[in-house]
Amino acid sequence: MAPVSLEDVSFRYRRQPVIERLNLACGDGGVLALLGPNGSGKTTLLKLLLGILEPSSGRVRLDGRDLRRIPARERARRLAYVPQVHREAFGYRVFDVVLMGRMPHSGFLGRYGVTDRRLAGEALERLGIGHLAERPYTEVSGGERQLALIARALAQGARTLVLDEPTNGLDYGNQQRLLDRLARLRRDGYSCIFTTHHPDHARRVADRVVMLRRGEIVRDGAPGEIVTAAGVAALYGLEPDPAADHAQGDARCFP
Ligand SMILES: Nc1ncnc2c1ncn2[C@@H]1O[C@H](COP(=O)(O)OP(=O)(O)OP(=O)(O)O)[C@@H](O)[C@H]1O
Repeated sequence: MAPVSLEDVSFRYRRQPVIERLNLACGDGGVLALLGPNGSGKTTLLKLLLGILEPSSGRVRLDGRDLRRIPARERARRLAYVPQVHREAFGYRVFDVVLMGRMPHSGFLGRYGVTDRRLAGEALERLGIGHLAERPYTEVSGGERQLALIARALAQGARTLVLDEPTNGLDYGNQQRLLDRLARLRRDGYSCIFTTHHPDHARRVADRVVMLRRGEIVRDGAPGEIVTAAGVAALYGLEPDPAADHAQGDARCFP
């Protein structure tokens, strides 16, 4: 587990302020979902947590240590980033994409050893995609690519996974399977932080939901308490539908 905290963090892209004096402690277990409208700063926040971006002011700590003082390889062994699915330009095998997760552990000249290959194979099996190992990454489906990227994060050895819209572009069945995988990782003791545009996904799998609006945390709490019709309507600037919470029991919270 890798507890990460943002302390009074502000961030701007050139002149545009995106995050203002934000405080957040996470990564210490369970699943945290980050919800917010387009452009509210979700991806920026993830990149700050990972040290991909540096705060304009304030501090990010990993296990109490200033993130900037922790070498990139060590950081990568604690925190793994699962980016949005993308097409690699080269036709690496799925296995090779997962093996890349071992880079922070690889020795001199970055050679992979037997243990690296074994761990990459185990990560593929754990995600249920061992049969895809030899297939070109460019030729598997979006859902399978997403699972391969999660397998890469597991191979990396990090116990805290940071996932940017992991269900984006997946069909309904693959979205549900992906959420099941997150729930299983949680049961196995991993900590997951993910962004989503689906309040239902947050409600289904998260222990904690953080709602972000214009770079500020507007709500932070248990999904059952804050991912309600009123909470979601306020976050996205919609008219609340008082019937929605009751329409389908606990399964849905908005139309
Ligand atoms: N590289 C960049 N340079 C300049 N501005 C950027 C850059 N990346 C993001 N922004 C701006 O920062 C703000 C927050 O963007 P960010 O991608 O963090 O939001 P988001 O909540 O993840 O959005 P979405 O849900 O649409 O993916 C937006 O106004 C965006 O236009």
